[in-house]
Amino acid sequence: MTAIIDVKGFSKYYGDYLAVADVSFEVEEGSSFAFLGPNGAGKSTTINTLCTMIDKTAGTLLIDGKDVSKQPKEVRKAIGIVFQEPTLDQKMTLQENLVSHCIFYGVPRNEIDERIGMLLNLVDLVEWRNKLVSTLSGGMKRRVEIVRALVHYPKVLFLDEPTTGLDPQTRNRMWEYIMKLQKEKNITIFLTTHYIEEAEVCDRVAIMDGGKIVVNDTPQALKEQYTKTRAILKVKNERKAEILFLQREFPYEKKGGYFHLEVKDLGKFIEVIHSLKETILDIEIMKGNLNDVFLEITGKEIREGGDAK
Ligand SMILES: Nc1ncnc2c1ncn2[C@@H]1O[C@H](COP(=O)(O)OP(=O)(O)OP(=O)(O)O)[C@@H](O)[C@H]1O
Repeated sequence: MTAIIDVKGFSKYYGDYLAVADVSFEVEEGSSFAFLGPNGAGKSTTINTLCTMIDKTAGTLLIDGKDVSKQPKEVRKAIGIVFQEPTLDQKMTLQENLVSHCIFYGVPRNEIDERIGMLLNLVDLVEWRNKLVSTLSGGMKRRVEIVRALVHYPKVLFLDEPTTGLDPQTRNRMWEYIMKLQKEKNITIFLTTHYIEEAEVCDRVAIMDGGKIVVNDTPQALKEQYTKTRAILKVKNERKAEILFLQREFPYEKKGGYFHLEVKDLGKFIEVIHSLKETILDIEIMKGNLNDVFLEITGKEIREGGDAK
């Protein structure tokens, strides 16, 4: 793998307080990486250091082979950032906002218009090009922020809770745009989010807690390792089901007319279901999700639209 982000032995003290403790990780070029953690875990400290906004205490942080402490200008050219707080100038048009960003980043003048047009087209905003930013909806402004973060053709896009505060429909569309841009431009996505479904679709998920990265793996591997599959079922003949569960060693609980059980061995569970097929009234099998992984690891829940508490 080619590591576009390469962090080794990164630590950060604020005075005497160790906020990030000897953290190492890599992010593969062209992949999407979700960075999760409860409040105070050290996520912002890590992202702000990678984005050259604060300096490390120890370690080496490289983006596209460039050292964030020693080559901050080169690193800034290699990254795009979309933060939660909107930073577009409301009194300027989309075009004016984007052109001033291009000039700041040294995009060749003869390429500016074409790049802006192409990216606005990807996020369905071409016809808004010469409108004032203040006339756009919240979701549209966030799309313009993504265009702005990409118009200097960065290799890594940092998205810090990019969809917080947007309605579910707009969130889904935003995410479609981000994925499309990622594929077309082979951009690496580094995402923080409180929406578990956004982390689920990333190639890898790292969970930080207490200044350390506790796990870093694919969502599938994390779910396999840290969650349980559960089933609930309702049957006509409860006695028959109880006998079968005891015989086949399925510990169960009965709540509100439903049997609740853990499915450790799927093959064995399917056999049980098969034996009960005449009597089953209702059944649901639930796999653990990343929220369960997060809860298992940190003892806290990622709350939708809010901070993990
Ligand atoms: N400038 C600062 N001075 C002193 N302590 C700080 C400073 N910035 C952060 N901290 C502390 O460092 C720890 C890590 O903070 P950080 O903001 O990186 O966490 P986080 O995971 O981003 O949390 P959140 O989700 O709340 O933003 C916290 O205990 C925080 O109080």
